Amino acid sequence: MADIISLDHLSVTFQQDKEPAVHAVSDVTLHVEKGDIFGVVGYSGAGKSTLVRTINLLQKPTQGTVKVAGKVLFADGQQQIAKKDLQATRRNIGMIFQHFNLLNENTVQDNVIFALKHSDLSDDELENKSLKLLDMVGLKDKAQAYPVQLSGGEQQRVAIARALANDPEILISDEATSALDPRNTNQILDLLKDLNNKLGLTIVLITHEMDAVKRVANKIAVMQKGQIIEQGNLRDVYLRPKKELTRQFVGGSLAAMETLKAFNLGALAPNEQLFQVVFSAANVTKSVILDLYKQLHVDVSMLYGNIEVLGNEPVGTMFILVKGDPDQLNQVQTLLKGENVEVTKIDDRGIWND
Ligand SMILES: Nc1ncnc2c1ncn2[C@@H]1O[C@H](COP(=O)(O)OP(=O)(O)OP(=O)(O)O)[C@@H](O)[C@H]1O
Repeated sequence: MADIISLDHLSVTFQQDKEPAVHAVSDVTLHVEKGDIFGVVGYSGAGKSTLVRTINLLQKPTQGTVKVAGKVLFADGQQQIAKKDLQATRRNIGMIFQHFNLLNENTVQDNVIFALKHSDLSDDELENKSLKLLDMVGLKDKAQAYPVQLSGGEQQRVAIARALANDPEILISDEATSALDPRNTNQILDLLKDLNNKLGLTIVLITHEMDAVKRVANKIAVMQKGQIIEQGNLRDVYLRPKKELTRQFVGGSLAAMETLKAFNLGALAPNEQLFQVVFSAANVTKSVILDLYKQLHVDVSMLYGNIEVLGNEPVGTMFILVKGDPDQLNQVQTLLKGENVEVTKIDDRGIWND
């Protein structure tokens, strides 16, 4: 798939007189493909909001290139498109926020219509379009209610309907579930996933909650001190985090790490080898351990096993200790790879080395 958002070598520095410069974003390169749900995670102050605000030039970069839907918006230190074109591009990028930002004195329906005020739709068309959008987020029957009469989750649904009013290709969600309880959080995330499927909507999801990313994203970038320290497919980064901060976010794998720490790698005998085995629990139904035993006649003990749901896919992770002669150990990876299982040798250089 082609990139719909390309940020290349992007930096944002805030300089207020006499204060030291704040390098909110430093040399970040991030490419989002059409149809991605791209999670950007990091602690508060990491630079996530500043980074995504450059996508529609709400924040002008200090350096770097911003390209959205085939148009270069910013390069060589300056804006590259006319003001009018920038407005059109901004309409192609919906945004939702933690605090919904609804107009409390307007009805739900008028909040949605507000986003269409520049359009040349007739009153009837505005009425129909706004109801269609509210229907899409499951709130058609609340069209005449006021935001204060709605729950947090419902208010965020209105904000989503409003963000989609101009039929954008991209939706930026900046901590949109951070103020919601777990049930509402999951419902909003599922709605975003649904919109991604049905409309092909590309979503950039900024959050400090790894669970949100795990539930819906296919790609992830981890930010720390203005930099992206790790990025890639969710499954790869989640299951084999390379940086310490990523490991902290990937809480699910921490149990595995702790288990392995307790196991003294230095004490492995010459005829022993540790492997990390990762597989789609939906596709791989036979026992990997039994198969190794039957086909290679090696001894296999499982040190850790777990199944996580990533996106919609149940993904199994195991750490297995295999005992055999060098020839047998060499065949373990070949055999498992042939069975659609990803296998990584773990040696005394470290658990997470590929
Ligand atoms: N307009 C500004 N002027 C000066 N400094 C700023 C400005 N906006 C952001 N910063 C600083 O840039 C850094 C990154 O902030 P940013 O809001 O992008 O982080 P974040 O990861 O989104 O955190 P949070 O989730 O708390 O919003 C912080 O140190 C922040 O104080």
